[in-house]
Amino acid sequence: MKIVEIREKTLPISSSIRNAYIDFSKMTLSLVAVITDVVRNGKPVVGYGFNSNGRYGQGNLMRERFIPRIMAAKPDSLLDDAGTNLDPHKIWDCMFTNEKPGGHGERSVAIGTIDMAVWDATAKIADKPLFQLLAERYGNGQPNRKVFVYAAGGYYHPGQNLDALKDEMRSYLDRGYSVVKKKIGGASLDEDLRRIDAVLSVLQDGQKLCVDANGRFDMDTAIAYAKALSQYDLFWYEEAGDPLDFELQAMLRNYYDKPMATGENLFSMQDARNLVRYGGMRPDRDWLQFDCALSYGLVEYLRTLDMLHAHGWSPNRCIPHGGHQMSLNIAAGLGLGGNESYPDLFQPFGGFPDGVRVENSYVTLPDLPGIGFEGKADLYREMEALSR
Ligand SMILES: O=C([O-])CC(=O)C(=O)O
Ligand SMILES: [Mg+2]
Repeated sequence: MKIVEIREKTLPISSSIRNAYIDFSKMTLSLVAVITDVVRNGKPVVGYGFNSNGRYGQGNLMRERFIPRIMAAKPDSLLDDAGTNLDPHKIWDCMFTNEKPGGHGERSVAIGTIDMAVWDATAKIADKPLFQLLAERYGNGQPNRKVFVYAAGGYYHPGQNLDALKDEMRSYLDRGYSVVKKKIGGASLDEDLRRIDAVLSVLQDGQKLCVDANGRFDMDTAIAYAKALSQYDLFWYEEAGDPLDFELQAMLRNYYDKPMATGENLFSMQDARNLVRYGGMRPDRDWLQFDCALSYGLVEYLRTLDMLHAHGWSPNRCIPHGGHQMSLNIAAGLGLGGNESYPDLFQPFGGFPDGVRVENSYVTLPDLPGIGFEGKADLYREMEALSR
């Protein structure tokens, strides 16, 4: 068996929203199809992947370096020892040939996106949901198909007033979420506090709010927000300062003793390890948001989970960024604490298979081979169009 072709395409996921750092008016992503010569139900097995919002399409890197390396490799060198399935670890090593360490940049997004498609194909060839395969290979054998999800939104929309923000949040609660997220740092502290008060006014007992500064703040601003946010009982205070400013993150714990979250813009095990070593994050309350689709894929995420284990962190402190089904599978297979979800954004990417409902902020993953993209009709239409 072998990979016969890898296709990629850049697609728009643009919208008029902005966070504290960027707007999404020109946002794109890469969609990838890994086409194999394995036939199931009369059709070749195809694995699909895409990168999360925020880093744009990565077609050039894929076309110039990573796809040619895979296609030039001896097909048998990319298979497991039995020769009956792809080996995602060997394919990852092949993509990383002649790449120097460090300076991870966005090569990690290109590799992570192809890696997602490789895992989808691998699980389909094994004829299992990816969460099942992961639990058997790397977990305790028993997936937990019920996964915590929270609704990310609360962006700065042109012309959205506080009533419209409340309506947006109510609509997430009505759809079964009990944790919601809104942006901060794209307005003055006073205005952000008014926005927070507005959202809190629609939350009932047991429902909570996360706030996300998208790395906007310098030390003084991060501390001023920490002090002001301490009056609330927030689910978390996310990405206050620059993603690589571990000293800022470590300092903040002196001003904010409630949960904080960060890590979505750390793109390697080594960068994640630096956060854990130097960022003052607390394994008893803080959250880690590394997103495999942006950070060299699941092969690398497995290394990150091993690193976390060695540093006394449970996988259940990880709630990845990105809102895609890949992280849902990792959560169900390997015991992560949950996954992000964008109920109204970046569609048709992300989200859940059709018919999956959110109840008390949990979803239950259905029994679909691979990552489960075939269960989401609008997404699968885009995927099939690429592989046809
Ligand atoms: O607005 C973004 O770039 C996405 C983000 O930070 C998140 O989902 O946490
Ligand atoms: Mg974020």
